[in-house]
Amino acid sequence: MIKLIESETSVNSPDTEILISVDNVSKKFCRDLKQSLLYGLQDIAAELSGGNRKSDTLRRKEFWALKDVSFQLKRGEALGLVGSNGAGKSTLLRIISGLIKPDTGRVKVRGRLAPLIALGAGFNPILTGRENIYANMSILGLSTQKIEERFEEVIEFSEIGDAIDSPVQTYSSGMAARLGFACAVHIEPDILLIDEVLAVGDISFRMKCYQKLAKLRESGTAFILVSHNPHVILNVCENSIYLAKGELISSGETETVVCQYEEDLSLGGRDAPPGVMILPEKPQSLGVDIASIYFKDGQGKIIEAPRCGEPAYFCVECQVHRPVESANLGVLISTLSGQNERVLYITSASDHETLNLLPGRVEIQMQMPYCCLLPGMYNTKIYIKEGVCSFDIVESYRFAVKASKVSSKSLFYQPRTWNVISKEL
Ligand SMILES: Nc1ncnc2c1ncn2[C@@H]1O[C@H](COP(=O)(O)OP(=O)(O)OP(=O)(O)O)[C@@H](O)[C@H]1O
Repeated sequence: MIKLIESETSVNSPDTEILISVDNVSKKFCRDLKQSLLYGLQDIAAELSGGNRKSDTLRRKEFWALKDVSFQLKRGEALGLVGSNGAGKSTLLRIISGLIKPDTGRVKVRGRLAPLIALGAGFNPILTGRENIYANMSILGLSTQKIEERFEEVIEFSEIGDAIDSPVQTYSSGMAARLGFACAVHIEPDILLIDEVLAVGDISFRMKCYQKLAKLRESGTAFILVSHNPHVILNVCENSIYLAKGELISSGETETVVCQYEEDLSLGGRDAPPGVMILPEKPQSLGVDIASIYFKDGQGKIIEAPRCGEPAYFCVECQVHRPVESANLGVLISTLSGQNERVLYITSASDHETLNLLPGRVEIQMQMPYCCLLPGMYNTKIYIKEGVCSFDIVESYRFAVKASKVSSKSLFYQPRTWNVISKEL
């Protein structure tokens, strides 16, 4: 579970703030096991005979799991890693942690690294939790005295209770994850690699983990967090990278990167009709997940785009996992072209509406007697929360507003009716 990268892999950069530097890393795999073993033997033979193995070309049945990926991680930085299944996220973390070698490119790591990249990996299943804590922390170079000093804290943090003296093979996946996380954070690493392992804990434990991560960051720990849930990444990481089919599609501010990821996901949603955004199911729900977003016309029929000046319903379909008495839906609409100006910010709470959500599938409708937006393209950020507890966020629902008879070349649409009143003189 935890591995200390010694100083031979240290970054020789004058910028000591860079803890990880990944330069043009590529990794190929072979889907055929027999073929893969044969290639393995050929590569060993080539290395022993001093020959050059062709690392940069694909052989039969091979594919690139990672292709020319480069990025850096700085001290105290929280970097999100997003991408759909098979994008290469775990492969990248395994390369950084030294578990596998890249075929081309270089990875340099500076400082103590704690990879939390597989549930329970690194624990000896027949040893008790207590024995495993000692084993893991001493592999990381902590003296027996230091382990003893932190031992009670690790047990308390993991909330394992009496099970600490039972063999780890009797633990549930959630218990193993808790113990793994507790060990990793209590060695005070320079870098933490977290691959979805937080997905298995319950909500309160996850919150505790995020609080602990925030504290570690204050003291300089950097981490890379992999999650299929953009909401988690948005809350925790200011910068992110997005991988698709092994290639780095974008990197930078999390909001921008997540926008692109979500956009690609919704474009890839096979059954999504135009104007409808369907979100993938989340492996780690915080209670309410946004499932899809769309507009309906005044008759309740799903439409590709609302028309300026005509009635419409803005609909957010949610999967509700537990009853929520007063949910607050926020809708922030910006123009897509030009300056991305905010044109409308609506929340159900500011309208004094308490949305009562019962478990199951629900459709939250915001009824618009008239769509006041002018014809054009818009980007919408939608969130759902209760008080300060945030359930889900979608950064980039894009939609068009179509022109209609009532729209004009004005800055906004004014709903109106006309009358002529006869006056008696
Ligand atoms: N040892 C291996 N041998 C062959 N193929 C592999 C091996 N490890 C990973 N792959 C393949 O490499 C690709 C990238 O896998 P990886 O596990 O890195 O994806 P991921 O982004 O972590 O996916 P997920 O979100 O589902 O965990 C996938 O197509 C996977 O099947």
